[in-house]
Amino acid sequence: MTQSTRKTATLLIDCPDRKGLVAAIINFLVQQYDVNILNADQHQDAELGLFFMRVEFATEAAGFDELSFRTAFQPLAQQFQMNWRIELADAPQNVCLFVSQYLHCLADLLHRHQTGEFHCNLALIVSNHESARPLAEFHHVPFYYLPVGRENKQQVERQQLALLDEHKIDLVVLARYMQILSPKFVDAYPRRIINVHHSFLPAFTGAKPYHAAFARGVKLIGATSHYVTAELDEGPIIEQDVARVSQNDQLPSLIQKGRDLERLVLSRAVQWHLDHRILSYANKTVIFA
Ligand SMILES: Nc1nc2c(c(=O)[nH]1)N[C@@H](CN(C=O)c1ccc(C(=O)N[C@@H](CCC(=O)O)C(=O)O)cc1)CN2
Repeated sequence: MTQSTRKTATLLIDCPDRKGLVAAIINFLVQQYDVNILNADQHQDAELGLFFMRVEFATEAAGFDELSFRTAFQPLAQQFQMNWRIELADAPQNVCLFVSQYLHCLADLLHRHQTGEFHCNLALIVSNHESARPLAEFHHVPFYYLPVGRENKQQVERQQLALLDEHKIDLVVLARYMQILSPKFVDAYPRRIINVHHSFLPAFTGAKPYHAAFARGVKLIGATSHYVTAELDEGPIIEQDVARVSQNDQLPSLIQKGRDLERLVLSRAVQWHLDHRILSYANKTVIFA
């Protein structure tokens, strides 16, 4: 397959489970587009009777594009009551990073992008604090300082949404952004806002989970990345990790250990989202990592 006309794409499907689904999907791809299957993975949720599949493929078929694929695949999708999407690998996603006063996750994401780990366009950084400006300038990413207070929260969100629209943002990443987003904001980017919460959810929701965990005398701390929904810290979990703590850990060392976890779980979530490895359903996710 010559590189010039070769296109790669990812097909993501969920539908009621039944026999013959894998064969029907693969046969369609081979017969319609003479594909080379690069990666295929599937999962069944026995309790809900659901089937999930992710197929990464390459094709040299003339006229292969998103619209022609949608038209051709729709009859099969209808036959099996599929929810599905096709993601072409040609255009990098536009990503906006939101941050408040703690910069460790932002710094990690910027470094991973700079070293080529993230294949995306880091279009802008938005913050309600000035502290991230030097880091944004070092990485040559446009920085917008929009201070938020109770009295101007709605107006600031309008400005934020206008910036996201102007930059044609595909994904918003809350890298320790400490403002609760309104339902209006969240509805504008369904399953396209990723947050890192600094606890092992559902434990210790809210603004100060490390303080609550320390007061509780936990022996494990955690971090969770999740899609953002209107319900605070309730969105579909994407990744979690934990670390041991003991009576020798006062609050500062507990927070420091937690920061390493936050960086890990957030970067995994961003990478998996950019690679179209996450399927979300019933407030859960299937991760094809
Ligand atoms: N709609 C949602 N917005 C946000 C979510 C979410 O799940 N749904 N996650 C938070 C992040 N977060 C914990 O991870 C969090 C951030 C902020 C607060 C909070 O109480 N903020 C106060 C202001 C605090 C301050 O000014 O320092 C507030 O917004 O009134 C709780 C949890 C990001 N947004």
